[in-house]
Amino acid sequence: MATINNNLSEYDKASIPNAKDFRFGIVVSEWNDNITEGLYKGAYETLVEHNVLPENITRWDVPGSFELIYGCKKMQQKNVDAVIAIGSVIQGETKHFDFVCEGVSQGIKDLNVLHDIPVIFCVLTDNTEQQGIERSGGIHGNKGTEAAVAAIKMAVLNKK
Ligand SMILES: Nc1c(NC[C@H](O)[C@H](O)[C@H](O)CO)[nH]c(=O)[nH]c1=O
Ligand SMILES: CC(=O)[C@@H](O)COP(=O)(O)O
Repeated sequence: MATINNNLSEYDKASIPNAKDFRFGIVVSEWNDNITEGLYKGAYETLVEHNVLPENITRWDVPGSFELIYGCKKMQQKNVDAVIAIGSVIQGETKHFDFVCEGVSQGIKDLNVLHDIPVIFCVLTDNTEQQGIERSGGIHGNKGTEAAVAAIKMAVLNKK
């Protein structure tokens, strides 16, 4: 279902496990920070809403979405139960968008395969800045909220 028909911030809060004992790493790209900061806010607030202690949330910043791969790989080595990769890639004039998006998605997939700490893909890949604004706390909700919920669920699964 497309985001326009499925608000990213709407979910059954009662269905989410208590996350007070979990530790999370969040790696944030500095490109398009008007969007990535909104995604981070949504993710951070959602983790705290589900009882994650602020001191158990570690944030690192990287220059761009392509560097999320290396940053998340290093974060996986820290004492965390899940990692959230936050980025915003916006189509420009060239094919660079295609290579950044493909590289980041494949790289984060590889991290989930190669290491035993889940990495959540919270990277917007938008045609326009407005689409990113609408999905980082705008009319379509916040993909950061969605990512935090996924991170909690995957941290629980990793304990089974
Ligand atoms: N155009 C965008 C970029 N480009 C930069 C790359 O992510 C990378 O930092 C650079 O190629 C050096 O390795 N990054 C974004 O996150 N969003 C963009 O729209
Ligand atoms: C995703 C990008 O790297 C892109 O925004 C850069 O813009 P351009 O393709 O016009 O160089």
